[in-house]
Amino acid sequence: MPRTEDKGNEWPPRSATEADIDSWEERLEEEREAKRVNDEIDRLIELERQELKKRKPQAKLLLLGQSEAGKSTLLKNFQLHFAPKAFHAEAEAWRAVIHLNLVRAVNFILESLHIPTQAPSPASSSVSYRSTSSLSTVSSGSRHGNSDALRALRMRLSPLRQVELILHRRLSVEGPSPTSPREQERGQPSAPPRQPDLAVKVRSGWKALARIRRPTSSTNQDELQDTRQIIDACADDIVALWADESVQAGLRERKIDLEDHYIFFLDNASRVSSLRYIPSTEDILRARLQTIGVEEHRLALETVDAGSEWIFYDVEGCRGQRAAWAPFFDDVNAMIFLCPMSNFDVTLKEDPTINSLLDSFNLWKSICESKLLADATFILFLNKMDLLNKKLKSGVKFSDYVSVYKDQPNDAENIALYFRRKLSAVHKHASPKARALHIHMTCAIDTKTMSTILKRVKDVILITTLKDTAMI
Ligand SMILES: Nc1nc2c(ncn2[C@@H]2O[C@H](COP(=O)(O)OP(=O)(O)OP(=O)(O)O)[C@@H](O)[C@H]2O)c(=O)[nH]1
Ligand SMILES: [Mg+2]
Repeated sequence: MPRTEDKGNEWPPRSATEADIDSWEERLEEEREAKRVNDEIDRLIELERQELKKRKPQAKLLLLGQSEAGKSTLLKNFQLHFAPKAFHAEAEAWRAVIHLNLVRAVNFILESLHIPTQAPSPASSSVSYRSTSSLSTVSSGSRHGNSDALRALRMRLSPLRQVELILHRRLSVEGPSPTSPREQERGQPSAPPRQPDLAVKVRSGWKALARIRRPTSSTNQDELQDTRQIIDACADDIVALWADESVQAGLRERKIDLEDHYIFFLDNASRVSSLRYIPSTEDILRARLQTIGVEEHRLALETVDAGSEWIFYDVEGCRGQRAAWAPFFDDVNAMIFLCPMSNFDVTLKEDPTINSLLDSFNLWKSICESKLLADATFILFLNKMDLLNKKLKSGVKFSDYVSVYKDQPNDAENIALYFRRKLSAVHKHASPKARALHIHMTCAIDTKTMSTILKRVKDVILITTLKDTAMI
């Protein structure tokens, strides 16, 4: 080893032995090796960082709002617009849900109107028909005219009770079980019907359960095929029941307002009941399936930014379930809130003492105030614009239910503007300045308007996610 002399410092020192020099060299070599390993680790970390940057970010989105606000319908829209192949691939699974929506509505009508299955004896008929209108059979108009025809109709539609039970079981439906067929067969007037909670409730994973796999080998799959054949055989009678004047009058007499989606499937009963039926996009968007708990849905984008994944958390909107939402507030990029504007004149199904609109406003306020969502972007959908319009056109006055709206025009655009101002003021008051708010007026079953709106929402989600990724 050559000696170096620098300002009197000599290296290695003259006193160093050969052994010392060897050990120093060994140490130097070890240090060089350690540095080489460290550099390699740094290089790999940097490579990974670059790779992460290149990889499409994953967005986490939370759907919130009261029950029936349209959260799951909005999720279907996201799927339709950004993962259409996956959306259409699920059409067959939706058929069972749509059939359950239809038969549930039919069975409810038959049950509510107390159409006996057997001709009443003179004595029992006098008791039945002399009762008050809420307990009389169908409507007063049917007493003399077509009650025999309705009775025959009911007899022919009775297999739909069994179909409802099978579809319930098939989809692992939770919630109130349908009235037993034996009770139905007795055909006796029971207590006056409550405005029902007809919502179809299923557990997650139902889509796999609802598919018919061919060739059909198990009893379950044959069973599902049987239900389709029964519904097909009942098609004309379902159409006749729904078209019957006395049935319509009976529903009006009992103040039974079937929900929009049930009316839609009854109006389309002939098409929906056909053995060749494949659900259309609108059918799928209209199908009502109540969410249970909090469901996670992963959307692999196909049309834009292919390869990215959006994870949606779709919650059950009932009041009793809202405490379960909080753990999902943390760590989401955007919170999407749906406020159904048409619900101003109704109360909550789960608590008839609470006005639905007030509940939505209060829910929005508490979400805006949530510290757990401090970093999330807020996207607000003022939904059910079409139903708001329809209601106002039927003569219902918004100001009768919202007194501060007095003396203002009873039209949907103006009322939507009121919602917009009111909800953004709540947000502004409750929310830190940094939290962004994007507002859209929507009709979640209108694919054309949703397409335009979702294009804008997609940009918001991408920007939000990229910003959050950059912060990491
Ligand atoms: N006419 C009309 N119907 C809508 C609209 N949005 C949703 N719906 C219907 O309203 C019903 C309820 O919608 P969902 O999406 O199931 O409601 P949700 O908020 O997920 O309700 P939960 O799961 O109970 O919390 C469905 O039958 C939808 O088709 C809308 O803008 N207009
Ligand atoms: Mg839902």
